[in-house]
Amino acid sequence: MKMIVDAERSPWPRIGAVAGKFGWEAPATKSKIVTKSCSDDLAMRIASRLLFLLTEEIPGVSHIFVVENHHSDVLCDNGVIVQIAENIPIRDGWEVVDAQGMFVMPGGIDPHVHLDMPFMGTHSIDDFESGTRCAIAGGTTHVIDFMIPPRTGSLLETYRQWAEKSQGKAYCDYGFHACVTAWNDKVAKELAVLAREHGVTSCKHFLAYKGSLMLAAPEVIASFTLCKQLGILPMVHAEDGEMVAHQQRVIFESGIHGPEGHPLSRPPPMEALAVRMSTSFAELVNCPIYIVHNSCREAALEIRIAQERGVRVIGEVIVAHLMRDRSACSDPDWDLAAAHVLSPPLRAPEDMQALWAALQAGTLTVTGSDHCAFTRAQKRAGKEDFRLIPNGMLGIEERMLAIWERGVNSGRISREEFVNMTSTAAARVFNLYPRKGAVAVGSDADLVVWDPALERVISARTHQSRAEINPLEGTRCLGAPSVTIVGGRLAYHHLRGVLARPDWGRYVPRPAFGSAFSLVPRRDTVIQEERARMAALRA
Ligand SMILES: NC(=O)NCCC(=O)O
Ligand SMILES: [Zn+2]
Ligand SMILES: [Zn+2]
Repeated sequence: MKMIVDAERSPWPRIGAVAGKFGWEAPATKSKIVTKSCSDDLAMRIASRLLFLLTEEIPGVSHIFVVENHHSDVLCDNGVIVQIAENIPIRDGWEVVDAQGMFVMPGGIDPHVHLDMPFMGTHSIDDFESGTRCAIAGGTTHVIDFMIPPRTGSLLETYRQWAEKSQGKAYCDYGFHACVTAWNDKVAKELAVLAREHGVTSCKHFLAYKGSLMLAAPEVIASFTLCKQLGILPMVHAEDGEMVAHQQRVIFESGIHGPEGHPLSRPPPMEALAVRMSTSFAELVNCPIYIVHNSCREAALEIRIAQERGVRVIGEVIVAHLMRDRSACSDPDWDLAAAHVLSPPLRAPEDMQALWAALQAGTLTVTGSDHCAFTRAQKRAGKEDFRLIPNGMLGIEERMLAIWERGVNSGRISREEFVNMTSTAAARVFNLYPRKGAVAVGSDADLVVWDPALERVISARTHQSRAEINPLEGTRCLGAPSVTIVGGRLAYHHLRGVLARPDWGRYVPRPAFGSAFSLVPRRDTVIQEERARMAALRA
């Protein structure tokens, strides 16, 4: 079936990662000159190396080119974009989506979700089915979920479980991050198999959650070292677990037992310290690093400092920390307060401002949801003790709506930056680009037709999540997905609801050595040369 997204008469520019199109074409032409006498095989490799250089992510620099007033049709066939041109003649049997007055963008990529995740004695309530329904209703067409093994468990067994949980149950494409929750030879071997055979090329390390997921410093360094060899992007949940455990006791023993104790027990310095530690490990090993869910000014500052030292730090921010402050944890309604318990916790209003500023400045470049929803009953496990409230807040469906409303409509970020921070940046960082994150010929036909005039009010009455409470209840968003297209098929329509089936989503393996690794070999050489110089001085 062919689908055409028709923006022919649109007064709006077609925005999106048009850079993807130029990115392919420019280096390919150049590389042909460079490699005239080489075999085709070598020419291909050089072409892709040049592409790397041209599309490299540099914090603070936007790579999105906008073709202003460009009115184009986008023709999708067999799940991919096959033509972008003006006035493509429409043939019988083609399905036409009228995008007049709207923006055609690459579907959102949410690189941080927890679906059916075993955690704190229970499982998060949204699984691949309801979680990816949330995704497409919110304009997101790709999610990356964290496979969390038990401390003594096998990474490969966990992969098999995740494959079973997701296969035939996802409304949009998806991938997995590994998680290292213990360090030994078996874990190291399995990490290599995950990367080489299953395309799992990113891996999270927890500095928090003492007694369950937390790793010690030498384990983190050992894992980073292997990740570097394998081209796996190391990720970190940066909170100092020892300090958190201490402060939780202090707050609980002071008589504070409710959800308001949660933010009090994990203040910003604990996060900043862990960010400093993680970026220092990355500098030591000379590998890139991705810090998930940065929640406060101090964490963003630490990232900036490391970036200025030359460490390739990619900073993520999640919708909860951009939209809500810690006062929500003191709500007199216990259930509502508990729905806002996540880690790192909600912060002061000034921290929210600082996170927006860090996004504007390019210190933080990727947005996720950290979707990890629980029911009222699940959260009530911590009724007498905030330390037992399952940590997590929803956000897959709300992420793009909220960022458009508070970011674009408020004048904080441009529409092009919106596309970058909700889709293209994640595609680049997690080596999905330009298959994902781009409106370009050859890219997957995962698109969102965004209507800037469509109003949506976030509510638990209408959301796709199984959670009974939506912490963003009542938020009015001007600008919403009119249509979401998954693999060239109409997956969601704002009036008709979810139209996709739960077997449309496919697992997408990701190659190792994404663009974040581009500087690693050269820097290794520079480090070696510096060491040799120092040694020579002594000799
Ligand atoms: N963020 C959170 O509170 N729950 C999900 C697990 C994690 O990302 O730390
Ligand atoms: Zn985390
Ligand atoms: Zn998370």
